Amino acid sequence: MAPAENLKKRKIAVLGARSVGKSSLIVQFIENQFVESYYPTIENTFAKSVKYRGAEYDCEVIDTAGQDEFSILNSKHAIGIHGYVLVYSVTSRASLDMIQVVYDKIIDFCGVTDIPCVIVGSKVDLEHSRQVSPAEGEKLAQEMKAGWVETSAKTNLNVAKVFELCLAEIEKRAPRNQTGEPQASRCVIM
Ligand SMILES: Nc1nc2c(ncn2[C@@H]2O[C@H](COP(=O)(O)OP(=O)(O)OP(=O)(O)O)[C@@H](O)[C@H]2O)c(=O)[nH]1
Repeated sequence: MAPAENLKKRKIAVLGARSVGKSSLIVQFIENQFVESYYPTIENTFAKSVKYRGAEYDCEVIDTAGQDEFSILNSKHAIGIHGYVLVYSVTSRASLDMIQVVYDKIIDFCGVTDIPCVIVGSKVDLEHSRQVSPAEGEKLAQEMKAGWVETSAKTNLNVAKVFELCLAEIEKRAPRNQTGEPQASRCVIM
């Protein structure tokens, strides 16, 4: 049995196509600021304590490099991860398509049928450049049995909600996660 304090540690990986606003979403959540300039991410880890349903969760948020159809899923982004935030930009249809690609790679890697996951449509402040309707984003999330929300890191719209929804998706599957260990990191001896 894992020590009680480990039960509230949650590792969340944020994935999606390049430049969709993954880092901006995380930096707004952790540091309450928005940076207009673009610096491609290699990898970054952030920590924040989040209160959800009266309990304090120690969240480790992993910011990843943008993915494309050819990138190989880094095992660090599958093993030991409790929940996923998959980000597309509402201004890019191609980035929505990338969600399915990344999702399938995680499912394949972990050998599971579904994962605790939130699909995020970012950059809603750029309404004039919208290419993906809310209904399309929500439909994809339903197919994946995932949470869904549209955000703006620029105006701080729904940013905290992303991580609350992710904790909700993780806790929904609580029987699997009661030991504090996500499914893909367990070893079963037959
Ligand atoms: N208008 C607007 N711009 C945004 C928003 N979020 C991010 N951006 C801009 O989009 C660009 C890319 O943002 P990043 O957060 O670096 O994107 P990323 O997904 O982390 O990029 P990679 O590290 O390459 O994968 C930056 O110029 C941001 O300022 C948003 O909510 N609204």
